[in-house]
Amino acid sequence: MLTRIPERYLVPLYRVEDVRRREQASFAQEGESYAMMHRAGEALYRHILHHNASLKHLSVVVGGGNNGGDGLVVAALAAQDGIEVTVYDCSSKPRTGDAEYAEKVAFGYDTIQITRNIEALNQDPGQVVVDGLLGIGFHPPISEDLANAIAAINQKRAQGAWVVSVDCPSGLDVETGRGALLVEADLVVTFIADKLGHYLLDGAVACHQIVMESLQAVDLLNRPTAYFLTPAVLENYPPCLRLPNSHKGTYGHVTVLGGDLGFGGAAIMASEAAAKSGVGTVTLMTQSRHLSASLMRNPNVMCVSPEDIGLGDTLRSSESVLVIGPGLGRTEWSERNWQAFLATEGPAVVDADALYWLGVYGQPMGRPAVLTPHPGEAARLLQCSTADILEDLVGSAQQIATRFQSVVILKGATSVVVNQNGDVVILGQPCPALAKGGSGDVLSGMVGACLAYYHEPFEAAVIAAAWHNMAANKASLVIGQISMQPYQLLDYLE
Ligand SMILES: NC(=O)C1=CN([C@@H]2O[C@H](COP(=O)(O)OP(=O)(O)OC[C@H]3O[C@@H](n4cnc5c(N)ncnc54)[C@H](OP(=O)(O)O)[C@@H]3O)[C@@H](O)[C@H]2O)[C@@H](O)CC1
Ligand SMILES: Nc1ncnc2c1ncn2[C@@H]1O[C@H](COP(=O)(O)OP(=O)(O)O)[C@@H](O)[C@H]1O
Ligand SMILES: [K+]
Repeated sequence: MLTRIPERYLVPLYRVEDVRRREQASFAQEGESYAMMHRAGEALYRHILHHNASLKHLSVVVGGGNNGGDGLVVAALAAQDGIEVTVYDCSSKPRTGDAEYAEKVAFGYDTIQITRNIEALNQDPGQVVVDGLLGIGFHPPISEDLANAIAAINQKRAQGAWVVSVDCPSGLDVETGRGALLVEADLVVTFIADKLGHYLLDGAVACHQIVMESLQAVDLLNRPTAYFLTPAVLENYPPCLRLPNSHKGTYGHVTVLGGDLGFGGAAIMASEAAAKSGVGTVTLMTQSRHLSASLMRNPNVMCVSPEDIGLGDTLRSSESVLVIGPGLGRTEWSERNWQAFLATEGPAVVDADALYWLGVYGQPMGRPAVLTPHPGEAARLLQCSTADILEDLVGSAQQIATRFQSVVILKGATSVVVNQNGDVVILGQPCPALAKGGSGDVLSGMVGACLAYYHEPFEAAVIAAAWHNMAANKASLVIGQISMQPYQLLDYLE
């Protein structure tokens, strides 16, 4: 899929319907379903012991479905080993099927304490909590009882307990990644396949570590909905690989066009980002009053105003990359520059206000291109609400890619990168230091640089967005989440 990135760095992610289909096929092949629940409990218990070698007491919080059933299998396995177990039973009606059987086995151990009083979790001597309230059967909105149970688990964690979630953090919608109130999990042991929602929005924040246990499920070999990019891959894919026997022409040319009155910094940061990502030569085209600021800050960046030189003349070859949008604005000047852009050819990165003009003009890109909308910009491009975008990040990004015939980076705490073929890569770890104006401008310059070096827009977009996130996480550890400025991440690109 990604021409150069080996599949071992890509975690396949699936939607719930694929997981259910695989589950059902496995039950049919095995002729029963409880065996799989038992394997789920065994796998969980193994991970709990791995992280907590001297486990003495286990608190198991369970709901009424099969997710709770898995939790009850763990409770029984721990009791068998002589570990003190308290089960907090939050079911609202009698269990059925496999969960009922798991309950019968667990409740057969008279050493297991059973209570329906979730408030008591606070005083529980155990420092390891199993979250088996809700799995993939959760459908929002959450009931008050279960909301209280989730809050109790989170409170226990805030006091130092280690929380493992069964299959997914309770309260998470594993399709969308949304969760108004959800468990924050130190570890998620997920079953049969990795789920999309663990890597998006609230899910990406709530899951500190995820391991997948396939439970010997039938392999249906269907195409994953998306892949998560593991950051380790970046060791082999720098923004550009410096070769000893190279010259500036080896690393291409980027022109950044933007910076209307009041927004000069955006274009300056984008050009600085391109330069610091290793591009051979960078040109900034901006309002003439911003030129001296750029020269003072980055004398290596050539800078001109579009009133002095035509855009086509700054593009050094058909391979020159044009980054349009940072601080471009929505004035007559902006529109004139957008029109000048339309008259050029060659690879492009379309960001910020250029996405506004793209929406107004509405035509497909007609050139190799990467669009970098945040959810608000994506909503404008698709003429829907931001809430609609958040309901389906992957589908929204794909719609934009199809409509405008381009690669799309839909930005967020984790970002979704798609191409016109339906390939989807999710990447990044939440980094609140980036939640500041300027972060997107830095990204657009980096994408321009990677496009100049890697040429293939999907690959360039993935590598640039992943480096942007990883460097920001590194920088924020040193500088701090509050004071780190977006351009400072550029000093952490190697
Ligand atoms: N052998 C097997 O079957 C295997 C199963 N596996 C495991 O099963 C899990 C899926 O189990 P599941 O389908 O039973 O759904 P689950 O996530 O427990 O939720 C349903 C329960 O939650 C309740 N509920 C839902 N929404 C609610 C709300 N808003 N507010 C309040 N309550 C709400 C719902 O109540 P109801 O809607 O029926 O009133 C019902 O009681 C999966 O994640 C994995 O852990 C795997 O180990 C593989 C083997
Ligand atoms: N909490 C966060 N965690 C990780 N990345 C973030 C977070 N908030 C913002 N970002 C990243 O910062 C950038 C913000 O871009 P954008 O919203 O266009 O900002 P601006 O145009 O103001 O610079 C995106 O790359 C996004 O992925
Ligand atoms: K759970």
